[in-house]
Amino acid sequence: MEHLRNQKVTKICCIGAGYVGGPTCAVIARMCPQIRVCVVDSNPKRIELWNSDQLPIYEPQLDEIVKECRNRNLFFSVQVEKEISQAELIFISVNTPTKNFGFGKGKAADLKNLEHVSRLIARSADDSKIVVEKSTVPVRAAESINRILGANKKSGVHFEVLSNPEFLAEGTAINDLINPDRILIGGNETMDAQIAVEKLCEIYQNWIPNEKIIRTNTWSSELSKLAANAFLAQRISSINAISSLCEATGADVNEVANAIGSDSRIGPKYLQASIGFGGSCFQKDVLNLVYLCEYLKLPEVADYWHQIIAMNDYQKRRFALRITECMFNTITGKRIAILGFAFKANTGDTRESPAKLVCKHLLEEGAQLAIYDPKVLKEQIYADLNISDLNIPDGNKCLEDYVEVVESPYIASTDAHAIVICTEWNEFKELNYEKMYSLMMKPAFIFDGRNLINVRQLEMIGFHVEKIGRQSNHKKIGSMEPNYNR
Ligand SMILES: NC(=O)C1=CN([C@@H]2O[C@H](COP(=O)(O)OP(=O)(O)OC[C@H]3O[C@@H](n4cnc5c(N)ncnc54)[C@H](O)[C@@H]3O)[C@@H](O)[C@H]2O)C=CC1
Ligand SMILES: O=C(O)[C@H]1O[C@H](OP(=O)(O)OP(=O)(O)OC[C@H]2O[C@@H](n3ccc(=O)[nH]c3=O)[C@H](O)[C@@H]2O)[C@H](O)[C@@H](O)[C@@H]1O
Repeated sequence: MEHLRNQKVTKICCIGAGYVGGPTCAVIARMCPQIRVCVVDSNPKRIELWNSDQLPIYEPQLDEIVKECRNRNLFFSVQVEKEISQAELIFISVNTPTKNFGFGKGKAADLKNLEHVSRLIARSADDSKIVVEKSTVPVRAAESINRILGANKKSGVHFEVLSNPEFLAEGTAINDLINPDRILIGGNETMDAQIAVEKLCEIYQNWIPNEKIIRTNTWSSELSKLAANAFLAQRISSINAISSLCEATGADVNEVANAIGSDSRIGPKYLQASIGFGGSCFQKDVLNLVYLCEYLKLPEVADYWHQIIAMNDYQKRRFALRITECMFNTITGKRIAILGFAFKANTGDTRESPAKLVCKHLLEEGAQLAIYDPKVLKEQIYADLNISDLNIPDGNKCLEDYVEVVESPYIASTDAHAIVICTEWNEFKELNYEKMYSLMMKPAFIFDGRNLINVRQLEMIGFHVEKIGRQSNHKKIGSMEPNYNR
């Protein structure tokens, strides 16, 4: 890396034009006009969209940044080898999903993409490179990348592999990239590695104060990413566990969350009880951590972390069952309005969205669904609710016979017996619920999986309201169980 000691990085190549690669490179290009940033991908359609007016992902502010920098110092290309050979620093931002086959199936990370791009880098590099793991990888993945690069590199070429995990959250990606809590960079102790670390730091120092840049060894950095997601997911599963207790005792989970979150040692964030967490990473990364513990013969630790997933699955399932139970245990043929399909607000991403499980449960109970989401494409919803995965009672028709994707919540609620809120889109707080009530069948139910609405207001309108972490009205009607409220 001596050749880089006294010069700055001027050309970056990012492999993987997804939710991480795209926004990350757009922000680097915006903050570092002196650096040429090229994002490459093996999926030509995705690159085509990045070069169009219809970007493949939605993030607030992303559009304007891409339009400002694209073809100035930000490029999107399918010429992977060429861009690798020209860059001094390469980000690896490929997807690392959970394995669905073979050893470690259902828990271990599938690293085939990571291995493929490592070989590609070795084959394409005619001079030394800094290779940066931006993808979330198992601990010691950098060692494997190093071995592949070393075994396939051209003579005279040297690689330094760094860990630089990304902590952006979808829906706030641009803000998270411009104002991160921290930048984490892991590298070895060698001189070359420390030069590489400083070169990567120099890029971030164009807009991030040095005190926010944390330097660790490679393994600490890789494990910190898995641990960070596990801790965040744990908070959600913990407050969701408390929400079950609230529903059984008359406590209100929002009040409990506020009371405990006021303790500065706990803090108020990630205490919003919900239908359960979704997204492509929490479940994947916690399962990866579980697998790592099992592999390292730490079964008690594996079991500890696995409970996060078990609680999340329980939360999604019990919310779905509560809908059927409250509606007299029969929803066959009933139209149910589903508000929100994305795994969270401000994104069109449906990966691991809790809405999918809820919709599948309702369809298998014979309901007719009218689904509205402001950002998720109709094609995506139909692809996610693949009819061949469902056991619909008279399931010999096509999905469109059971699922209608509509353009507005009012169309969804017309002639509907119930409204089910699955995603915390802000617009669902401002809807004209009087109008929706007038359009619905009676009794009209609303199941709030995100605790967005005001119970009293809606009950005044005439709705039967059910919320996460608040005792069910259904339980109060003729319930024979002991009443803890005495
Ligand atoms: N989505 C998120 O909010 C965050 C994701 N991450 C991590 O970042 C990584 C990427 O995640 P996403 O961007 O969401 O994934 P994604 O699936 O949106 O994008 C990955 C891209 O890599 C491309 N790719 C895969 N193999 C390739 C290959 N061999 N050559 C060239 N391109 C290839 C795919 O075509 C795809 O476009 C994952 O490890 C994830 O855990 C980390 C922080 C946030
Ligand atoms: O590695 C990743 O992919 C990223 O995963 C999460 O980001 P993301 O999944 O995009 O979104 P979050 O805002 O964390 O929400 C995750 C899920 O938890 C749910 N959630 C969040 C917060 C809360 O209090 N309650 C709750 O149910 C959300 O609705 C969503 O379904 C982490 O927040 C990021 O730091 C991390 O980089």
